[in-house]
Amino acid sequence: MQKQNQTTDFDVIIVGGGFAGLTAARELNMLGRKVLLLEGKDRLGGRTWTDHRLGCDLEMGGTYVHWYHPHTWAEISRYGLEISEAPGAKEAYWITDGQAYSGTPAELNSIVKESFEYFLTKAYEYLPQPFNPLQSSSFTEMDGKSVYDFLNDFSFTNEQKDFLSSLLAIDFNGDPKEGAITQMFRWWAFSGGNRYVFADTVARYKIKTGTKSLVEAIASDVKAEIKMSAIVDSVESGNGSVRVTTRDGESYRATAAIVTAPLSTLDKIDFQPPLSKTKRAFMQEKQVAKGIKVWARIKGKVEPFVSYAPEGYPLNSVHLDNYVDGDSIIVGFGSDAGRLDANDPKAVEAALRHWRTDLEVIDSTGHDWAADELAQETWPMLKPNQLTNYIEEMKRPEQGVFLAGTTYANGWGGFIDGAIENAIKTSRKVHEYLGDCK
Ligand SMILES: Cc1cc2nc3c(=O)[nH]c(=O)nc-3n(C[C@H](O)[C@H](O)[C@H](O)COP(=O)(O)OP(=O)(O)OC[C@H]3O[C@@H](n4cnc5c(N)ncnc54)[C@H](O)[C@@H]3O)c2cc1C
Repeated sequence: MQKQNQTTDFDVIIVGGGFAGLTAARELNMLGRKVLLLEGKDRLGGRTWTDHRLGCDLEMGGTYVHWYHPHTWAEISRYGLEISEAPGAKEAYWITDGQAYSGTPAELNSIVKESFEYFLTKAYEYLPQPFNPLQSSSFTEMDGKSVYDFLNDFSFTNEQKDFLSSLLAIDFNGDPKEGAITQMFRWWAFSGGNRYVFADTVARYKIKTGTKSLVEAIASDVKAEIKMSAIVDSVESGNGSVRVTTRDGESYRATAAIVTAPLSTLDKIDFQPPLSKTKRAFMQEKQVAKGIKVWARIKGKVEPFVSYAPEGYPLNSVHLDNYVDGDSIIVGFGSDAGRLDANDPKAVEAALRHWRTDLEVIDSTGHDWAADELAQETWPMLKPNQLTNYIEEMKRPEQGVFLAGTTYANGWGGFIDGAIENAIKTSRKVHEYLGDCK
């Protein structure tokens, strides 16, 4: 039997309390709307999660920020947060033709320096306005190509091929063969077409007090009612209202709803009437990123290092993040969560042995986002044609039901920035919609 909740008079119900949901709640509050936010977990932040493990605060999910991420940076400025960075690498390890090599970062750089720039150099031609991707017809033509359709037109040395394979496996956090080359074009264009800026935007600067401090800052400006551990099972719309029902049988009614649940989880919510055929096709196809982020505490202080391995290895990159009480904290990324259990220190040590045998793993940890019922993916990376075929349609509301989240951003889709960008835009649209309904 379904319980009927007494408080049904909300303007908007927001499903999900990650960056998109919280930002939308704040914006709509500021516009004078009455908001209810339903979050399925017992914490806010979604795919960002600062947790105390291995003796220090670690980011289980989204971490790196940069002033080239305009929406995130605006929030960092607004709330006066500080930035920190990992120590610069002094050693580099890489794998070519199955063989491990080591040297300085400059040596690795001299081997691979042109490869990345070479194949991304034309990104600007396809994306003259990076935050307006569909404006260019050459971009939409290129959107049909997978990363490897495109890369196969170039000739690279084996070292360059293996290095590119590592970078692509890291960036897609999944199998790059499934990914659209336009995803790389976007990142490249957003980074001003500069390899060093590109690297910094995705892996250098962190919020000193953790992403949780930005989550808390935005949440403190949300005057809405927030219900935690409220997993939404169904969203029914019609006759000018939306009814949202949680797994524990509570129902809430509002004029509109914004669903910010990740793309890969949307098919678990019963939308009535069903969302459009095109939306459902995207929900079924899902996206590429199903990888793993691993943290390990290493005995003793090791020199700051970076390491790269091509697709097929359990970890495609590892670097030193920090020191704690005389030990080293390292972080790594692998493109397939099924290949490595982040919480098994022996397995993590074995994965590191592909590069080096001198690292003793005291403990390791991570969160399997791909197996997490309320995420089922890490940072979304699109497949060929998905941006062109689906993103605009996903933004089109149906009977007061709006979808929002990082996947649908015009700019840094897949990043915290994309979640904030898309939430700001969606909340304005909802505000206009509510105005029309009155
Ligand atoms: C391992 C990893 C590393 C990353 N690294 C970076 C990085 O360095 N920099 C960067 O900018 N970004 C990074 N990202 C991406 C970034 O974290 C996400 O893009 C961003 O947090 C997504 O925000 P969102 O609000 O769109 O979605 P989410 O954060 O996923 O929020 C959706 C919310 O909805 C809730 N939810 C889902 N289903 C339901 C339901 N049925 N009922 C109720 N609630 C529900 C979820 O619990 C969640 O809180 C990373 C992500 C991961 C996983």
